[in-house]
Amino acid sequence: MSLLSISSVSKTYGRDARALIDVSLVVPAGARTAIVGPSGSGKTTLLKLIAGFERPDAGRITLEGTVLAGEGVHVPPHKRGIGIVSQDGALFPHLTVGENIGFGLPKRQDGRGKRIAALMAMVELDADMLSRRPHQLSGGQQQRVALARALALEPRLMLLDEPFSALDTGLRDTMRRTVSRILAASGTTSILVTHDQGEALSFADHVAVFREGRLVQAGSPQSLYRCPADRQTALFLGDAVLLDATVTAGQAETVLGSIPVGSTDKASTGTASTALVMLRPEQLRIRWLGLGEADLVKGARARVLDSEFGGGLCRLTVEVGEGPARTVLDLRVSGFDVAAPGETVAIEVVGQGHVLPA
Ligand SMILES: Nc1ncnc2c1ncn2[C@@H]1O[C@H](COP(=O)(O)OP(=O)(O)OP(=O)(O)O)[C@@H](O)[C@H]1O
Repeated sequence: MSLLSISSVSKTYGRDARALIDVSLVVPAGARTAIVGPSGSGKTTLLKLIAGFERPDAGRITLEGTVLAGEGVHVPPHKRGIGIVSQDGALFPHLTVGENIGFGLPKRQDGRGKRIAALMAMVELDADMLSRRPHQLSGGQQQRVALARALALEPRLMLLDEPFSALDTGLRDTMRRTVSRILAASGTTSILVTHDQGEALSFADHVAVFREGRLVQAGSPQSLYRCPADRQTALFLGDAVLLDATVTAGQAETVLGSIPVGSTDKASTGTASTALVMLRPEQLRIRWLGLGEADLVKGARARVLDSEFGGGLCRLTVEVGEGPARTVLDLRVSGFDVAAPGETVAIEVVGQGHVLPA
C-alpha cells in the first residue's frame, strides 16, 4: 500500500530556476525510501514540498489518500503529521535532553516521563543523559535526541534531511544502521534525503535517483545497482566497467569475451546491434598469471599498465584487446593479488552484464 503519493509535481523558483520537473513517486507504507542525487538535483525542494514549507506549482501530493498540496489545497506543515530530522538535529539548546524529546508531548500527560524514557531507550541513549543539554552530547547523541523527539509525535511519515552528513565516517555508518533499525522496528515510513549513494543503497529498501530536477529511476537498491537506467546513473551509483559490445539474443560479445546479458529490447532481438554493456567491478575475477599456470587459467588476457596499492582494495589499470578493440579498464583487486605494470592478468566475468541505452 502506498502512504505518500507524489503526482506530476513541478516547482520553479523565481522565473526560471526549475528545481523539480514533473515528478511522480510513490512511497510504500512502512518502507524506508532514499532520495538520492547530486547537488542541485531537487532533493531538498521535494522534501520541502512534502513537509509543506514550499508549495508546488503543479501536481499533487497525498498522504494516506488525503491531499496535502495541489488542487488549491495547502495543509500547513504542523497539521501534516510529518516528523523531520534535519542535518544539524536542530535541538533547542536551552532545553535538556528530556525536555527536547518531550517538547511536542502534552505537558501534563500521564506517563509522560515513562514515554520519554522509552523513547530514549528506543534510540539507545543512556537514561543518565536525561538532564544534559545538547552541547554536552556528541554529534551522534544529538542526532538520536532529534530522532526521539520526532518519533515522540508518532508521525505518519518521517523525513530525514541528510541527518548523518555532519558526523564523521565511522559514526556515520553506525548511526545509519541504528536509525535504519529503529525505523524498521517502529514501522515508521521514512524518506531519507542524501547525496551519498552508498548511504542511500544501504539505508533504504526503496531508492529514487534524481538528476536536474527529474526522477531518473526508482526501485530496490539491488535493481538500481545492477540495472541502472543509463550510463550517468550507473556511474553515480558506484564504480562501473563499461564495454562496447555487439549484442545478439541474450549474449554480448566484448573484449572480455562473450557475456550473458539480462533481457532488454536490444538483448532479446535476433539481430546483432552495438551497445554499451555495464559490469560492476565485483563481477570481474582477476588472476595474476605469474605462477607458471597460465594455460590453466580461464578468462581474457590483459596487460597491466598501472597498479596502485591501497591495502584491502587496490586499483589496477589494464589494457585488453588490440587495434581498434583496445580497451583500457580500471579494476579493483585485493592487496594480495596486485600485479605489477607489464605483467599479465586473466579476467573472468561472473554473472550477467547489463545493456545500457545508447
Ligand atoms: N529558494 C530558492 N530560490 C531559487 N532557487 C532555488 C531555491 N532553492 C533551490 N533553488 C534551486 O533549485 C535547484 C534544486 O535545489 P535543491 O536545494 O532542491 O537541490 P538539492 O538536490 O537538495 O541540492 P543539495 O544536495 O546541494 O542540497 C537548484 O538549482 C537550486 O539552485
